[in-house]
Amino acid sequence: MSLLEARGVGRAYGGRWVLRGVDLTVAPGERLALLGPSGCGKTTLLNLLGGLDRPDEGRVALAGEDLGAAAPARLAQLRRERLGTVFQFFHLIPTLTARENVELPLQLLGWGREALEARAGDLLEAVGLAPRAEAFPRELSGGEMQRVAVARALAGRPGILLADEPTGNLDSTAGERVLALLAELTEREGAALVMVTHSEAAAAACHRIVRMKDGRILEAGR
Ligand SMILES: Nc1ncnc2c1ncn2[C@@H]1O[C@H](COP(=O)(O)OP(=O)(O)OP(=O)(O)O)[C@@H](O)[C@H]1O
Repeated sequence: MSLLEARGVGRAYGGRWVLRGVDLTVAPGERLALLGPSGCGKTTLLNLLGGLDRPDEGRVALAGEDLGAAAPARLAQLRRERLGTVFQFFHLIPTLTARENVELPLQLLGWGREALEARAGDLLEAVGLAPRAEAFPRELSGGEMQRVAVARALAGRPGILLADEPTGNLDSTAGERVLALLAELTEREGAALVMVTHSEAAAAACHRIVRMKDGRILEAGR
């Protein structure tokens, strides 16, 4: 069974199709880059894949379950258990420390205190931020905030990580470090990665590049 699958997916805004006839399958552990000009529908597709939005035609299935048909509570549960997300602007919770940001999804999943602390500690170590665990987001650089976001996204052992321009707001050195971590940690954790990007360097860190134009997939090369 594929991990995540889009079949004939379309989305329209105000009567205009911004995505049409999209077929895409993500295999376990696969790293996939979504590339294409501004406005071609990459974020729209990523939001559909992540169940943040529902398609107007076609279907998106996560671990075999139709996201468009899932009730809101079931959808929230599926997202919590199976998906991690990384955004361009980090979206950390400003009133929580780095450690607490990483622990939060585990609390929502009902992990016990000891397991949760061990897991968060391990991930902060893996992203090189163990010494900054008690810092608040405002005390961290953009690259550091994004590394916290990567640790948080992987905390609950999701099968798949969805990342929307994760290096788009970082300088090239910080961006390269985040990319390397995304590749290394998804590999270590056995998670797949779907990454929207404008960067060919980011795409090169992936197994597969999917190029989009005008709401359609042009090619899905290896
Ligand atoms: N909520 C919305 N309401 C109306 N139109 C929208 C909405 N979201 C996206 N669009 C339109 O859909 C099209 C695709 O947008 P999308 O953000 O998916 O593109 P993108 O490829 O991610 O672009 P970028 O690389 O600039 O982030 C664009 O024409 C955009 O203006």
